[in-house]
Amino acid sequence: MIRIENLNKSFEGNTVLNNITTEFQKGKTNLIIGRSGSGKTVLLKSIVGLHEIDNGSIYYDDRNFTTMKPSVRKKLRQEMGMVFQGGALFDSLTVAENVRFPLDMFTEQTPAEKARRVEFCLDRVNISREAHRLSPSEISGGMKKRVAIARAISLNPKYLFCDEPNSGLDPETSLLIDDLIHEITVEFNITTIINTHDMNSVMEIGEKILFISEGEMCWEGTKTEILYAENKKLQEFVFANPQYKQIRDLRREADTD
Ligand SMILES: Nc1ncnc2c1ncn2[C@@H]1O[C@H](COP(=O)(O)OP(=O)(O)OP(=O)(O)O)[C@@H](O)[C@H]1O
Repeated sequence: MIRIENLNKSFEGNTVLNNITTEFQKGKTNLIIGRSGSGKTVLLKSIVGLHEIDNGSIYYDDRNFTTMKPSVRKKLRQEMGMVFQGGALFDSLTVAENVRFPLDMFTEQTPAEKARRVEFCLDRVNISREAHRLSPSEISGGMKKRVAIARAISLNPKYLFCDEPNSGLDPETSLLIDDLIHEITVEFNITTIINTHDMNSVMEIGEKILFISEGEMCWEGTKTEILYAENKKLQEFVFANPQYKQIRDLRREADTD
């Protein structure tokens, strides 16, 4: 579980996040949504400690991340897996070496143990054995995301952060990646937080959705609650697209039958 209390963040006097208080549950896919520039990335980076916050608190389970000594923070970072936009894989390494990288950096495992863990993670995300030897530049966008997820889970994280995991993917591949992130979250009981623009993700895996508007928390709820939400800003954002408005209306009708 990750809990945020009264978080504020500004850059040179410009407030970007204003008094955010929320909680992200373990074993659930928690989504942060909002317009471009609303503060999603700054929030995610603040949670993982890539931005220092102005004030407020961030708790990882019962551990106060904000007041933690740098050495303790560094250790906690090893419990975090991250899937960045674009995958952030090294083209100079093979797919398998990319997944082994965190194990080389942070563990004392033997080469055989590392090889077993790499195979487990790549098998888990359905990357074929033949692809283990390829470079990330030789595989598709969807496969790159899978490899990035495999690398993110290599250290068996308690917390998983994904910044726009579907960017650049076609809708079908996006659904597969969403399903994979959701399955892994449940299977390994991870607290997962995902920044997304993708309304398909909201409708499919939004077990908790936090909607931010201009740096303020505007609404939170589940993928079912969003269908009935009265919040005007949220409705304008999510249901501006006629396709989603139609889905909402159909689901509402089905619920009343
Ligand atoms: N390092 C920084 N210095 C100054 N301002 C910043 C910095 N990073 C972000 N901002 C500002 O914070 C605001 C929120 O940006 P952020 O990247 O969090 O938006 P976002 O919701 O993630 O947008 P997008 O969906 O386009 O990625 C923007 O106005 C941005 O210009």
